[in-house]
Amino acid sequence: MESLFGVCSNSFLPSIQTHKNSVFLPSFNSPHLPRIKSQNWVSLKPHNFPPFAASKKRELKCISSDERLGTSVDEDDSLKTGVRIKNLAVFVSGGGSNFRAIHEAIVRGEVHGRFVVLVTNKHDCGGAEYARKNGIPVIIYPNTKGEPEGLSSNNLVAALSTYGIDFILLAGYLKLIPSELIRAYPKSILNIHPSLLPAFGGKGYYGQKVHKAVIASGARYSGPTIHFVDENYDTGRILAQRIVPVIANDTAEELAARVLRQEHKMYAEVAAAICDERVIWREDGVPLIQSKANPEHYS
Ligand SMILES: Nc1nc2c(c(=O)[nH]1)N[C@@H](CN(C=O)c1ccc(C(=O)N[C@@H](CCC(=O)O)C(=O)O)cc1)CN2
Ligand SMILES: NCC(=O)N[C@@H]1O[C@H](COP(=O)([O-])[O-])[C@@H](O)[C@H]1O
Repeated sequence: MESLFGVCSNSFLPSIQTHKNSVFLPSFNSPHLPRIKSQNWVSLKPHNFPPFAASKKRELKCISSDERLGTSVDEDDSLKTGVRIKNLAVFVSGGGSNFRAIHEAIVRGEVHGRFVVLVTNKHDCGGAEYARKNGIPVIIYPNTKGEPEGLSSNNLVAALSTYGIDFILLAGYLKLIPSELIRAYPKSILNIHPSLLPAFGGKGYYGQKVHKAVIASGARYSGPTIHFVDENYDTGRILAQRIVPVIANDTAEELAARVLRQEHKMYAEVAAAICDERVIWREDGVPLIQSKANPEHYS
């Protein structure tokens, strides 16, 4: 049977003739295809339709990779589990490796979300370039001499309100998130920090500076922390941490690389949990993650 493959994604792909009669189509520019705003690969198969040669107008059934993986996404983006695919915003300042790791987990079908917008204070950073290549809109914040196109805090909140965002993920973003945005997205903004908070956090602690301080302290362990964002740097409720050993003669670069590998894994798992609505708040205000494998377990 002839089969068509396309990407229902924020990425805009040109039509590509692949092997016999298989064609990649831009999912939402083609007149024949329903618009599905998913970031999953889609297998578009002729669904009991006449052979292509016999019909000019071809209607196709759009089957997401989730369906191939045993879950299905229907028109309103709800999974078989009844949980809606979540709209994610990401904030970056540099290479965006955490952003890429989560995006790759989305494409693999492990995270039931989609990135709808990226915000950065550096219009030409690696994270912004990756977003543009994947058809994800880029917003500059804040407005500075170096970034005259940047938005003010109020205009940022207004701009983001048009994307139907469920969660905001900070991933190597180095500017203070304004209180206007925190009020607009309560318990919905997460940040990843490369040390075991509250140790080695706060103003002045970012990037390699964190790992240099850890090594200078003689600490035997470090590791990433994911926390909810409040008005101050790194003081929000901690959601997840991982332990990473500090080796006797570690350089800051070696420790940074070891921690970063765990960041990528942990942030993808936390993103999956928030999109699956598996984060709950204990009565004393502590957020917990419900295990996907064993729903009776929380961590
Ligand atoms: N309201 C909040 N905003 C941000 C938080 C937060 O917890 N609450 N987290 C940071 C990320 N971060 C640590 O995880 C962090 C980033 C930057 C700094 C810092 O000292 N920045 C310098 C400026 C650096 C630069 O412009 O290159 C500074 O403010 O002087 C500390 C911690 C993201 N935003
Ligand atoms: N205090 C904030 C901070 O230091 N964040 C750190 O910046 C790096 C960004 O990497 P990435 O841009 O490749 O994701 C990551 O290690 C992240 O934990």
